[in-house]
Amino acid sequence: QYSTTAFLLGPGRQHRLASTTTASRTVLQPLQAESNDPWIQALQEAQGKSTGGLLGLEGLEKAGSKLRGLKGPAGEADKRLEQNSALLNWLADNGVWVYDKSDWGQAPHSLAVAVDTVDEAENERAGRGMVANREIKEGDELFHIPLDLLLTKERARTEFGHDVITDDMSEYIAIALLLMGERAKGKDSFWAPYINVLPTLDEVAPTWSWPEEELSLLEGSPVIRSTESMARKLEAEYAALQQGILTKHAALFAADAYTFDAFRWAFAMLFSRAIRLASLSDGEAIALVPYADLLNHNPFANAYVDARQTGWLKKVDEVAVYSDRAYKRMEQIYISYGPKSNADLLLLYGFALDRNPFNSVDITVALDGNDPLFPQKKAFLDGVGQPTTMNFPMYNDRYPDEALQYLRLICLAPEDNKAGVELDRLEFANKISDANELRVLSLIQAACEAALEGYPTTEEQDTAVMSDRGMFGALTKNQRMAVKHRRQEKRILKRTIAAVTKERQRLSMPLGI
Ligand SMILES: C[S@@+](CC[C@H](N)C(=O)[O-])C[C@H]1O[C@@H](n2cnc3c(N)ncnc32)[C@H](O)[C@@H]1O
Repeated sequence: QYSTTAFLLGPGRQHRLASTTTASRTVLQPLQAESNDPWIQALQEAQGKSTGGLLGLEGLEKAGSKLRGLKGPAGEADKRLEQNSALLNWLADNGVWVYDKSDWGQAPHSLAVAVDTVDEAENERAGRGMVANREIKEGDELFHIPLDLLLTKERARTEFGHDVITDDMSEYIAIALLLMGERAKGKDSFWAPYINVLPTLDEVAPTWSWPEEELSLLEGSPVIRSTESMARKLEAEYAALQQGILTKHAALFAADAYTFDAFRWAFAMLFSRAIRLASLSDGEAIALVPYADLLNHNPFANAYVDARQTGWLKKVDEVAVYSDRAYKRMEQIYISYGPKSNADLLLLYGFALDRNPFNSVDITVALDGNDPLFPQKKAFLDGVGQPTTMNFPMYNDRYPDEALQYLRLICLAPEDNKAGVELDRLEFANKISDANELRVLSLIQAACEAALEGYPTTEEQDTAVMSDRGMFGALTKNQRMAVKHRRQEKRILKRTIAAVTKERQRLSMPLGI
């Protein structure tokens, strides 16, 4: 099947030829019932009427338990399977190796698209996801995607022209315009099979889309502030578009395709699935990467999505994903969306995790206007380009060094600097004096206590809601996320208070004891 030329063109090119020369619409194989493994049997039941032997996996549960039957009306499950099928056929037609068989220089594709997954550790549904359909070794290439499948600012420019997609337009706005336009084209869009698997705004449910009643469950959390600011920013950006290019180029932008609702949906897609490709040969770019964006997040995963260059005679960029560890068949494959706090996850992706090593709560600290050293401190802060009020994240097991440095300055008293040394000659990276350090610790404690008082419920009350499985299960997903999130924030604040209390005691002890 392969000409020598194809072979000489190198692996990237070869793969593309492979998929176009061998593409047939139904080559994706179902998992074989080679055993009485209940997972495999349930999987086959779940495949239902799926066309082309594509996989429709219902969520992953604890090892050994069966796959759950597809939820919801049967029609809905079939529809999602058909959408998966159409997506995979589209990928195959466009040069992505999604075949469950090997070929010259090409290992069989090792993934299946699950129509609905469950985050096992959190017991929450996570929408579509990717599952290993064979054993995967650490470092295996999971798939690679040609750049011409991506939605980027560059593609928006091809669609709308340089006059509309100007150099100074943000990549997010450009891709949002492209996405809204392609969605409005329906089945005539090149990306239709991709757009059909994208969730709705309510399915993603970033906090900026929550109704007021649900948002009120987050009272006390700093995420309310970022949510409100995001909602305002989206409104302002849309208003600016309306007054600008949507009106100026009304012939290009049909009013019913570029509504505020469509804009909010497009931004929910961008925030929750766009990827910053850092290693493109022309510099970095933001992109929606079909297929790669079906991978769910696990903060403990080390895999990520990026571009790479292939080809021998001519270098070609493509997006590739490798496994970060070995996976057993039927395990869900995760990537990391980055070291994100629950507040960020809620704001951008619509979920919060109980087990999140990157979780943090921002506390606010400010220079006191009545501080006798206010003028010097303010001048110093101005000089280093820092404001007189700052937010710092408190983590489960640490607070950042920057917070300590800032607070050592804020808490500096005249007696800490009897020699009257210029502030810019003081070394804030190190303890200035025990007394200063004690004031710093007290300030952190006070800020955490004030933050805790801002929540209308206690951690114990939140735990009681979560432990009552009936009550917790009866809440909406957003409500459950809100309770989970505020409880974790309170836990961090309490742990921080405990840690600074211990440190204060240590510092107050006379030497030698
Ligand atoms: C890049 S997409 C991943 C594919 C997505 N599940 C889908 O159905 O298209 C990101 C979205 O997936 C969901 N998601 C990803 N990881 C999750 C997790 N660990 N728990 C809950 N939801 C998750 C969230 O809705 C998030 O906004």
